[in-house]
Amino acid sequence: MTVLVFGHSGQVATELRRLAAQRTPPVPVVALGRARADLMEPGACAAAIRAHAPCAVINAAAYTGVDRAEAEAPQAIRLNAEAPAVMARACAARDIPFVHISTDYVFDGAGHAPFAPGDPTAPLGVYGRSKRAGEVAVQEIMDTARKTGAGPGRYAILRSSWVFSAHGANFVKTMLRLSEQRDHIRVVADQIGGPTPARAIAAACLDIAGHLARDPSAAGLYHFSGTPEVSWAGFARAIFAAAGRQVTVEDIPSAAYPTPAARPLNSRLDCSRTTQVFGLSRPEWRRDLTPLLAELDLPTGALT
Ligand SMILES: NC(=O)C1=CN([C@@H]2O[C@H](COP(=O)(O)OP(=O)(O)OC[C@H]3O[C@@H](n4cnc5c(N)ncnc54)[C@H](OP(=O)(O)O)[C@@H]3O)[C@@H](O)[C@H]2O)C=CC1
Ligand SMILES: Cc1cn([C@H]2C[C@H](O)[C@@H](COP(=O)(O)OP(=O)(O)O[C@H]3O[C@@H](C)C(=O)[C@@H](O)[C@H]3O)O2)c(=O)[nH]c1=O
Ligand SMILES: [Mg+2]
Repeated sequence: MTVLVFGHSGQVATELRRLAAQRTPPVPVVALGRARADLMEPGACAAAIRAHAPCAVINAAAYTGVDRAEAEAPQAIRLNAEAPAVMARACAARDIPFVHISTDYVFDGAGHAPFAPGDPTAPLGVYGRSKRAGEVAVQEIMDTARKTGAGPGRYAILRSSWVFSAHGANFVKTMLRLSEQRDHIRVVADQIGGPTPARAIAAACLDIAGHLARDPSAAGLYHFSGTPEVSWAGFARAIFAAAGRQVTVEDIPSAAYPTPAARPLNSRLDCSRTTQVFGLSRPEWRRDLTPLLAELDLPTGALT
């Protein structure tokens, strides 16, 4: 039976398609980009779930423009909150496992301790608020299904952070592009988080969907981010080292890099529950840099 993925050309959706094809036996996947299911019309999601009758649904589609969202709140809310709610309702009614991806940006980033899934949220911007609204909607719908006996409410919300891959827009590709134009780049050093390969998120989503199909008691909110934690500046240095680029990275505070949306200073996620329940260990992001450069057809440096 088919796994239905919302999103087609995004970072995680692309890796889901690739990974599913590589599994033995291959996992049949239908991935719907916006041309085939426009999340701005959430009804399209329900129609797609009805039409494909999948064995699992993975939502890898979202409004991910953090700064742009500040000026486009209605669109961000439609994509990140209303569409996932419609998906959750359709899945709950048919007892289809539903995996939804969320973000570290639901937190305000106070303190230095890793955030656990149950910690209070306090998003700093529209993107984070819209993603949090999506989490709340999915949880309420699934909890109601369970309480009313309508179904077991098989769902997982997987919060990740700082996603990168060879596809789509991400910090790694931005840094590589900038290094073609400059030999000195200023990067914030006071925001700390776990860069996460999209490939690892895709693998986690497939594993979690399978687990939920067997065991609905695993339903809930989970964290999954790469290790070790690093600042954006430290991440930039690692990218340039892997690519053998002679670029100096200057550490700057967030205040020296003003953006429409504020970012959390502390994006550390406590992923221990994900390891306990699903046996998934945190991906070591450094390992993915060299294969990513190869995928982009770029030379690699001597340091990797
Ligand atoms: N990027 C990051 O750093 C992080 C991302 N996340 C979360 O991970 C998930 C995946 O993110 P990522 O892979 O980076 O996303 P991308 O920004 O790479 O891709 C966005 C995806 O959303 C789809 N999409 C956008 N608008 C619409 C629309 N109107 N209708 C239907 N589909 C639409 C795109 O469709 P199409 O295929 O047609 O282009 C694409 O597949 C999201 O939930 C995101 O919030 C969490 C933490 C960090
Ligand atoms: C390009 C650039 C960025 N920065 C800073 C800005 C910002 O604080 C940080 C990262 O910039 P980006 O715009 O790539 O990152 P951003 O879009 O905020 O990335 C976020 O995307 C969403 C979707 C998520 O869910 C988050 O987990 C996170 O990955 O680096 C610099 O300091 N110097 C630079 O030259
Ligand atoms: Mg961005």
